Amino acid sequence: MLWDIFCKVIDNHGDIGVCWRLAAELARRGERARLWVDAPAALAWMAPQGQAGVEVRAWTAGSTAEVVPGDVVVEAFGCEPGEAFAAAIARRTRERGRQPAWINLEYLSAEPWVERCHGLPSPVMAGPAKGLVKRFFYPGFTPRTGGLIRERDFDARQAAFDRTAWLRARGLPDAGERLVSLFCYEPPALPRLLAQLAAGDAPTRLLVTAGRAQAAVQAALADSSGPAAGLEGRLAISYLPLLTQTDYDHLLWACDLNFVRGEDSLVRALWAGRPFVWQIYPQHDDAHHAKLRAFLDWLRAPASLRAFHEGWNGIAPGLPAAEPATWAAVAQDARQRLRAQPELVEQLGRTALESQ
Ligand SMILES: Cc1cn([C@H]2C[C@H](O)[C@@H](COP(=O)(O)OP(=O)(O)O[C@H]3O[C@@H](C)[C@H](O)[C@@H](O)[C@H]3O)O2)c(=O)[nH]c1=O
Repeated sequence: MLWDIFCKVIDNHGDIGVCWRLAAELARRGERARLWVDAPAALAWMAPQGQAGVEVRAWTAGSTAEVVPGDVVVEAFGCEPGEAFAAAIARRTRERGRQPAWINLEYLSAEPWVERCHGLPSPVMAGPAKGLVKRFFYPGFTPRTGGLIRERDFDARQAAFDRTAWLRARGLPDAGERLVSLFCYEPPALPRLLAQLAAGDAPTRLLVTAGRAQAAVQAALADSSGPAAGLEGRLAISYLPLLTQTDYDHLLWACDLNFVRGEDSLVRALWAGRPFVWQIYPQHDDAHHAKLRAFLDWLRAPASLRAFHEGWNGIAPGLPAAEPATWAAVAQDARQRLRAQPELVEQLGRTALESQ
């Protein structure tokens, strides 16, 4: 089938990250995908290798004119493909006597309403495609949701991963230090985390991802009145370049504790099966508090992990001690439960076939 996937980059890297991952995996499974994206720049570092079967198209005003829609249209995170493309969908429907599958791929949440909304039809009420039907597709953590993307070659890749060789190739020391990866926004508790790592008895190296995480760490270290003042030099820190998506997985597999954020890196941390801490994407109305609680409930997070998340996400003051040894079993249990459920690409494919 030919898939048209529409992606509007709001901010950060999650929108394009999820859409690329989906398009690339569809193509590896024999599908063809056109990825329409308004700001494709991040793909240059995220996926420089490209993927046979995926055509990246700049999504600008007028760029979809004259295009015949494919068999499946995916609007990621509610971005609408626009009037011209909607008219083309309606035209194709008239010509072929059935509409293409039209799917709204939503954001990830563990909240209970997701199970109720997953798969619901959404009739188009106005515009050139009036009368056609879209379908809501919700990723999620339970069997009654759309699941999470996991590539078919994931296990083979993880089994073949050579940590020592990877660290060496990246120019990172492999000196028996505890490795902690950091991908975050600007968590208020970051200076406390740095102080905690510096005070711990196990030698620890912090592997800081490029961009906002790096800027936040440098700001915390430079703040002469904060808890991380004077720690420069006492903390082993490596600042990483922007990694490809594939290499970001390697980072998660190499570390003993992973700090992740947003949506896609959380999923990757879950598949990695290592202890992790999540900084949820903050929303103005604090809607993310309930979202975080729902996730921690699903995760069966013990009190120490809940308290740490509350501190890390600025919901409670302070930051309790990290307990990765306690959290390892939680991460492994979560991965096992998820692996017993159908993953997202398979389910999306089924929904696409059923909705045409
Ligand atoms: C640090 C790093 C990340 N990545 C990838 C992994 C992911 O695909 C992507 C990061 O996406 P996320 O983990 O989702 O975090 P994010 O904060 O960048 O994206 C967020 O964007 C907001 C607009 C959404 O509302 C959020 O839900 C979330 O998706 O970047 C690399 O490829 N290389 C890197 O070096």
